[in-house]
Amino acid sequence: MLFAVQMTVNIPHDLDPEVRADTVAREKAYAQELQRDGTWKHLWRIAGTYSNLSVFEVADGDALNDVIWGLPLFPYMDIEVTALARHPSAI
Ligand SMILES: O=C(O)C[C@H]1C=CC(=O)O1
Repeated sequence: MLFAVQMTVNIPHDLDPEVRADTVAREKAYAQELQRDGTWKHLWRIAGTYSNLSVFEVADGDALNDVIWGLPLFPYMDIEVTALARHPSAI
């Protein structure tokens, strides 16, 4: 199944800078691992924001939930999930 996911990051300004840097680095490694294995098919920055628009290919909603809960930045994110179906006019 394909899911479009919008993630908006809101890291508290008073978060320890070392914790922030470590969390962002772990997020990058996690995102790149999932892109390499084909799970995270698109990762786009929404211009001018600290948000991204992503497309994931996973078996089902439970698998997507596991991926999302595994995001190191998950505690600092607002997340919107949209299930995708094939458009009949798509070629
Ligand atoms: O920067 C973001 O949009 C948040 C997150 C998603 C991938 C990544 O490396 O960080």
